[in-house]
Amino acid sequence: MQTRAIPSNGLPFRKMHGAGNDFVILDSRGMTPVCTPEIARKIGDRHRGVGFDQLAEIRDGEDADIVIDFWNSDGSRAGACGNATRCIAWMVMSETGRDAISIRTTRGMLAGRMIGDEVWVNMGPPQLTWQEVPLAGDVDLLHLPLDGDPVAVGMGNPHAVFFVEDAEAVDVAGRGAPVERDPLFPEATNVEFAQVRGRNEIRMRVWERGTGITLACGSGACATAVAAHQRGLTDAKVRMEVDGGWLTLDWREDGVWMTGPVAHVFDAVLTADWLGA
Ligand SMILES: N[C@@H](CCC[C@H](N)C(=O)O)C(=O)O
Repeated sequence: MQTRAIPSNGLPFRKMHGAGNDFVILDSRGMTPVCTPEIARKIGDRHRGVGFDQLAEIRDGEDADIVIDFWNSDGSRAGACGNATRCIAWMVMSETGRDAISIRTTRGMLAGRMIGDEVWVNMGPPQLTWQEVPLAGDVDLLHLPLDGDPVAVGMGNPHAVFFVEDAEAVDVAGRGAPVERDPLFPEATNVEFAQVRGRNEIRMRVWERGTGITLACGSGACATAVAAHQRGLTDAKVRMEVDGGWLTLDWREDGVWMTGPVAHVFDAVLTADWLGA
């Protein structure tokens, strides 16, 4: 993708989080995008930069109100980011006074709505074939051939969901990092550890591809709700406690709807000097 140069007066950004999953948002509406893997890594450094779980860059859409591109802090691209999608939907709806918008991501066309203080996003239907996730071969997605018997679900990005007795007791990094890079996942994977508390409640902790442990992962929450329902453990609608708060997931015919809180943390400008422009 063609990118524009960093402006000499710096690069404005917004910091937001959704249930503790934190984002830097670059607004390139009306402009050529600016983000590259190097810029994502530089801003994503929590010691020398700003730090984020994902960077999201907004562009104008031809067939949607906005287009969003997602980046992980290691400079890789993320195919989906549910919590950043909710944050940006809130931002655009607050600007325009509208209570519904359309959003295009590499995941496809998504819809966002305001429900009181919370934002509701349709993350689209889950991907339930090995080619879509993607996996390295034709295996049983409901019982992957890995220790711990995980379920594979695609939400525009790959997820491996492990059901555990006690999510608090899981060594998320110790177990998540090796699964992220397992050869079964040719594009690597996000890894969720889910404890089913009842037909309508799950406790979930996550290891994100390209980022590591985060306080929440929206697409991971969707994938976990789908995996639990497919295994017959929960109803189609569940509340989910993640490390940073609560999300509600509702798997309907037209997709997985996710509701949860968003927070606008601050707006600031990255200096051109620091960015090396
Ligand atoms: N935090 C996100 C998901 C992030 C994407 C992931 N790290 C990937 O590479 O797929 C969310 O809220 O969905």
